[in-house]
This record gives sequence, structure tokens and C-alpha cells, in this order.
Amino acid sequence: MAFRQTVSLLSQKSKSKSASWAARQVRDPFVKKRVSDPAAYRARSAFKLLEINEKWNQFLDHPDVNSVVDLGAAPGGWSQVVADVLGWGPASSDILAYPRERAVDVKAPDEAPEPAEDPDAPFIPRKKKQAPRRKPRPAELEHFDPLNIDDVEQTTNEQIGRGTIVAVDLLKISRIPGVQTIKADFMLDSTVTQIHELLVAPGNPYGKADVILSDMSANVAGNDSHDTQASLEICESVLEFAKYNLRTADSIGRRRGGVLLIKFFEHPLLQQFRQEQLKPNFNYVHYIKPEASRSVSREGYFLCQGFNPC
Ligand SMILES: C[S@@+](CC[C@H](N)C(=O)[O-])C[C@H]1O[C@@H](n2cnc3c(N)ncnc32)[C@H](O)[C@@H]1O
Repeated sequence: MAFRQTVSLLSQKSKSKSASWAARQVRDPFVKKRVSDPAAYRARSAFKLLEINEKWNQFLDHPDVNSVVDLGAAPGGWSQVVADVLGWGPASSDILAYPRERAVDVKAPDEAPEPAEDPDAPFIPRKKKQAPRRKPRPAELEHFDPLNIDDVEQTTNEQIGRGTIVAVDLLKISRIPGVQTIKADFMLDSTVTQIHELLVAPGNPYGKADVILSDMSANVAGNDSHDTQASLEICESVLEFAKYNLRTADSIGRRRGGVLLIKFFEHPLLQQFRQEQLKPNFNYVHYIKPEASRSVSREGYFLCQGFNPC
């Protein structure tokens, strides 16, 4: 009898939890935006990245950004944003999220203005002349058949977009044109090796990333010290990865070049991590709580620009 009562109490609890989750979803302006946005992002979190990029020097949009690693990428909202910025086509051309007709209807947004840069930064000529990045025009998208998976694999940078995007998650990420996905645990050395191998390309023989994004979060257990520890471990592993795989500001010739964006759970230990581990390695480290991040969530982001290893 007591057991039956417990079961029914638990099911009442979980019913009210899912009812409040559903109510929150209905009220959430970013959920509404995601559903109505023609870009068809897979996750509401796409708006966090769009917002951070917009407010902080359009760090993704620089012509010298050619290789991006997206850690904890499923279902793929951030990768969709990156693929669009790098010229692989808008998120709405995503073969699994959208029917083909929508891909050619989408109006390319205006080119982003060149963000203000340090006027004293030395001018370093580019080694190789590259075609200026631009969004593919609707006519080009017509030739690109997003329903034909072979097209995606055979498409070269010159034909549809440019740059390398590597997305990693424990969960499967459905195909996004221009994004190479790895379904694996980032914490394993073998995964790090796989990422590095995918980054190596003719113009990038050492397999360096210009931007590393991490939206990874371990399952929240509701236990403060456990969740903090998990967040700290992820942040430390991502920084370790960046130390070996992120291009330096000096090699790019831009004080804000070499960017790491990393999610963390607010706690004094994470602020200590910022002071002691991030700040010595980057020219600029900002704490960001995007509007698109729910105020009740402890999540925040460190945007680290200008990789300058100590
Ligand atoms: C908030 S979601 C990311 C959402 C994503 N940025 C997007 O826009 O679609 C966090 C992700 O981190 C992934 N994750 C957590 N720990 C991981 C690990 N050790 N290796 C790879 N992925 C991990 C989870 O599977 C989850 O999909």
C-alpha cells in the first residue's frame, strides 16, 4: 500500500514537472522565435551563439576564421550558425530539418560590417589569396541538391562554402552541410585525435582551429558540488585541448584572433579557473550571460579572445 502511494506521488510529481516545463516552453520568447524563424535552427541555443557573436566583435565572421570546432554540438544549433557564417548555406538548407524548396527561398542577410579592430595591430599580409567569403546566392543553392547526401560529401569549399567545421557530441548529430560530425566522448584521447585529423587540410597542415566552441554540459545531478566539479572538469579539458589545437593571436596577426567560447556553471571555483587558467592564456576574457540563456540557469559563458599561451 505504502509502495502504491509512493508510486502515485512520484507520478504526480513528474506530471506537474512536465506541465511546468510545457508552460515554460510556451512562454519562452526564444522557443517561439526558434519555431517561427525561417532559419529553422534545431535548438534554441542557436540564439545564444548568434547573440554572443553579434555583441562581441562578430568573432565568427572574420575572413581569417576557416576552421571551427564545436564541442557538445547536438542537436546542432550552434553548428548550423557556424555553417551559415562560413558560407555553407543557411540553416534552412539543412537537409533533414527542412524540405528543399525552403532552401532557395531564404534571403541572405546583409554582410556583417567589419568589426572595429585594434588600430595599432600590425598588418600581416595573407599568405594565400582567397576568394572573399560570401553567402551562396539562391541560384547557387539551386545547383546544390541538399537531398542528395553524395552532393554534400563531394562538395568542395570553392563550390558552396569554405572552411572546416568539426562537431562532436556523445549523441548523434543529423547531417548539416559543411559540418563533419564525430559521435564520441570528448574526454577520450581517441576523440581528440579524431578531431585533429579532421582539422588537417591543405591550407591547415598542423590542424589548428581558429575558433573552439564548447556548449558541453554534463547531466545536472542537482547536487551543487557534483555539478560544479563536472563543469570544472569539462572546462579544464577544453582548455587543455585549446592549448594544443587553437591558433595563436600572433600567428593570425590579430589581437582578438584565436577564440575559445566555453560554457560553465556559475561557482567561485569557476571564477578562479577564469582568473588562474584562462586569463594568463588569452588577451581578453569576458564573462557573458546571454539574454537567450534562462535567468534561472546557472550557466554562463567565458569568451576568450586572442590566444596567447603563457
Ligand atoms: C546544451 S547541449 C548543446 C546544444 C548545442 N550547442 C546546440 O546548439 O544544439 C550540451 C551537449 O553536450 C553534450 N556533452 C556532454 N558531455 C559530453 C562529452 N563528454 N563529450 C561530448 N559531448 C558531451 C551532451 O550530449 C549535449 O548534447
